[in-house]
Amino acid sequence: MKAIIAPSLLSGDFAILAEECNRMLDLGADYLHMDVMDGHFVDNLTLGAPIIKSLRKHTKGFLDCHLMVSEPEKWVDDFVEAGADSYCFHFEATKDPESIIRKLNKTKTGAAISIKPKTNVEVLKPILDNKELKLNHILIMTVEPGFGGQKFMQDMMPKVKYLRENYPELNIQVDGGLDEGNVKVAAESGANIIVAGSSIFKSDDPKRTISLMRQAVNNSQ
Ligand SMILES: O=C(CO)[C@H](O)[C@H](O)COP(=O)(O)O
Repeated sequence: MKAIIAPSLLSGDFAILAEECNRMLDLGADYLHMDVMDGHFVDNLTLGAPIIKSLRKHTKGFLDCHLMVSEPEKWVDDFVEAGADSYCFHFEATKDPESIIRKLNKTKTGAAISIKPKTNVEVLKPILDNKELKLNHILIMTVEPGFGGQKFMQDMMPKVKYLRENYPELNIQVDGGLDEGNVKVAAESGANIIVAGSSIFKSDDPKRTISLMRQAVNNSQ
């Protein structure tokens, strides 16, 4: 699977978000990971559709939005209109994940689903086995969602392995605590989309960090 490195803008400077996005693209990023938090599904508040809509005008990068919001179905239309490339919502946040995917699949916007650390990966099986539902990726959280700078949970790797073994063509994203060291275990478990905030933004050489993450995914295949 193609290596996709996705800096999390949560660690960037929100006052110059567009510049931060374009800086990351210049450094080699494939996706721009935008963390949308509503202060309800998670205990933190970040940004919403109006900011994504403004940002869209200032970057050509792939906007990969991670919706950490309750009842994402309420926001899908606004977010589609905002113009990001893919929206990832949480399985735990909605009673009807399939209808959100169907709605997104009627647009040009990618759909994705995430699960929190305590959620069993097999809950995703009916969705993944339904050939009518198109997914850009599955996101396995490797920290409790809400904040950057937490410790990578290596015990999430069996979920990644399960997905890679059962769905060889699936893009598998991991997010939370990823750095130059632990990216190897994530990649060897089968992850090919690496989200990293602190380790890229705080790196002395972010270009090198992105490149090492890409190498780890490429070397694992
Ligand atoms: O979704 C997130 C938090 O909920 C962030 O994307 C994630 O934590 C990335 O930050 P870091 O690499 O610093 O852990």
